[in-house]
Amino acid sequence: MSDPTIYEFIGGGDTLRGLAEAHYRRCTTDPVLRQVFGTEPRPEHAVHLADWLGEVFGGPATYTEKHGGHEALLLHHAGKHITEDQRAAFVRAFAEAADEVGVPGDEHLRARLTSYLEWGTAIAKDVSQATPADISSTDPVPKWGWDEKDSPA
Ligand code: HEM
Repeated sequence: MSDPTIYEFIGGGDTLRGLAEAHYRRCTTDPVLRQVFGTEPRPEHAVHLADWLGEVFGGPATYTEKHGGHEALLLHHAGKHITEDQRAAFVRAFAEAADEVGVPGDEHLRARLTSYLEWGTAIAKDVSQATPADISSTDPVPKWGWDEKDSPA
């Protein structure tokens, strides 16, 4: 049998949904994150975040099929002017959420989650300085595997 994907190892879509909900709760309550997320939760946020993460980590291509793929994700961040403090708080909130919902503590798994979060949030911060009109992408949703070589450049 081949090795499980990160998606399978973490516990599949149910775990990712719980993780996204625990993370998003912090986004609308943490004093730094709510500056950018506001305090009125939008329940679909966690659903879409879980679909994105599932696709990135080797699960079904739901974000591409239902939510507009890579370009749509970039556009969600356009014009948000994310600061370094907010970016770092987002990464921290993700690690806290992972502990809260019981994501396995396996070191390799946690290192791969952190490296994805650092990489992805740097891109989100970068595109957030641009306006929607400046953003276009035909790139597929990135894939994040177990090894450094399984990460986009
Ligand atoms: C790995 C990095 C990230 C991923 C995968 C991600 C994912 C997403 C997704 C899937 C959405 C769309 C939600 C929807 O359709 O309802 C979204 C929207 C948004 N993201 Fe991100 N995001 C990332 C980084 C960040 C960072 C660092 C910030 C700010 C600190 C941020 C702030 C926002 C805001 C303000 C929205 C729009 C409001 C909302 O949907 O509630 N994101 N993000």
